[in-house]
Amino acid sequence: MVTVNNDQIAIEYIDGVYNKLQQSHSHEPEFLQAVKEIIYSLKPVFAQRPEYMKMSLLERIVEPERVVKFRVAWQDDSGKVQVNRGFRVQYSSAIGPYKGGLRFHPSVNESIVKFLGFEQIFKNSLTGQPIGGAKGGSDFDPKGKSDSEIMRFCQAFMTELHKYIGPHEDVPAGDIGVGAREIGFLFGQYNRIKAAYQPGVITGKLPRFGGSLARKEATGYGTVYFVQEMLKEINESFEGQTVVVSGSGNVSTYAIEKAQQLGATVVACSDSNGFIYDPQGINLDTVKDIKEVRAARIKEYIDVHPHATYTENCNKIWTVKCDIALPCATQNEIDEQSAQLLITNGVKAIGEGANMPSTLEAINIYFKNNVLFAPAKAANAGGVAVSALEMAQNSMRLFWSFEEVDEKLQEIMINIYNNSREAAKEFGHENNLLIGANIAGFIKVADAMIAQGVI
Ligand SMILES: NC(=O)C1=CN([C@@H]2O[C@H](COP(=O)(O)OP(=O)(O)OC[C@H]3O[C@@H](n4cnc5c(N)ncnc54)[C@H](OP(=O)(O)O)[C@@H]3O)[C@@H](O)[C@H]2O)C=CC1
Ligand SMILES: N=C(CCC(=O)O)C(=O)O
Repeated sequence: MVTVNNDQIAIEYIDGVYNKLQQSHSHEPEFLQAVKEIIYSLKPVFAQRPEYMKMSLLERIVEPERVVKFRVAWQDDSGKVQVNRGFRVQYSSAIGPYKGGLRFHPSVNESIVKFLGFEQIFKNSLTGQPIGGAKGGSDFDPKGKSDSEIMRFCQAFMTELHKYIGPHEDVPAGDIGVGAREIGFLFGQYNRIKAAYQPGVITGKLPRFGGSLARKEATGYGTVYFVQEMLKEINESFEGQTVVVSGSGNVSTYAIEKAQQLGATVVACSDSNGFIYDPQGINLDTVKDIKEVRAARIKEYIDVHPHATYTENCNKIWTVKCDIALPCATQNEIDEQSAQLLITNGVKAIGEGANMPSTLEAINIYFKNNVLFAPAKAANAGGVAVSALEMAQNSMRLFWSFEEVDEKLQEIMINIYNNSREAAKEFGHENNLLIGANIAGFIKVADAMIAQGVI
């Protein structure tokens, strides 16, 4: 008699779920990519815990609890009526209220918000905070819009979204294209509609009206803290390392800041048009002035620092030789070819500040070449972790100092690193932080789903 072992049963179970999803969601490639990366790494869990298969956990968790799609009509400065699409994917509330960012970018569609929301479930679980997974946004493009247009769009967007969110229901925050300005307009409209000041309904607020100190820095700092822990395994640190950070937005800016504080030389960063290379080290004050103050193009950096160079095509940033690469811009920005180039140029570590910045093929190249790899859902969890700390401060009507929040952030990132390493070792994939993070994040949610019945 042929005995089919547990591993075989587990892989057949995962194949069954994924093949069915592929048939019904072939038009959602980013969502399928995120699901594939996670669920196949859970094979050892299903092999060891058949009860999860019996309770159809995978079939349930890949299906969002709710997807809300809505029209957003608003008027631009010329009086023309504009129409955009709005989304909120409320993926899982097994371990807490829905929690996740809002992305305003022309590429936003249901596939994008579902990939982000699915990743968010396990990222939020890894933080140890009581927060479920969600994501939302719109295909609205903030670029080139006046403050008044952005305000009117945010008010129109929140007029619809407010029906589905709340401090105990669903708490949005920022992501690409949604910074403190947009959060302020969204928050103001919500409070106007509710006729009440409800600071816990959204995070990333300015500190002057309930935001947490260190939230702006949290994702970028947290990514560097996580990579720092990883480097300790090879008796290295950021000191003296050459670093490339893609993007020049919120995550990138503060990843650069923390890497520089730890003694690294950050030689390149980018925006969606191209990248700058400064062998003397990026002048972060100039980048902040260009991006945070003037919302201009990174190309203007070379006007201030003529020894630096600017190259059109942001993806070429990965041709720059570095010890540590921190992709902090957007999904799938490092493909197989760029990954191979990084390896050829001697990269030691990759730390994902963005969500899903490496393709599955690129990740395979990292593992084949034994490069230290800090996966996004673990490495960039600092932002949502401090969002949860903002929720805690709001509900207790307390206001912690920057140092208090930063200390909690460092502790959370070290815990995520240790829990991911321990899970990887326990389930037979020692040193594979991708598998470890997925397993550690999943088990907590899975056990909560089992305890709460078939819902
Ligand atoms: N904000 C947060 O709290 C967290 C964000 N993240 C993730 O980090 C990444 C960056 O987010 P964040 O810093 O908040 O966003 P920002 O809008 O502040 O910055 C995004 C940066 O990436 C660039 N960019 C955006 N889209 C593309 C693209 N398609 N190709 C190349 N470059 C692009 C932007 O360039 P340009 O200015 O030209 O548009 C900008 O420099 C995203 O993947 C996000 O999901 C992860 C965890 C937390
Ligand atoms: N955009 C974020 C932050 C989400 C949050 O702070 O709720 C992310 O974790 O991807």
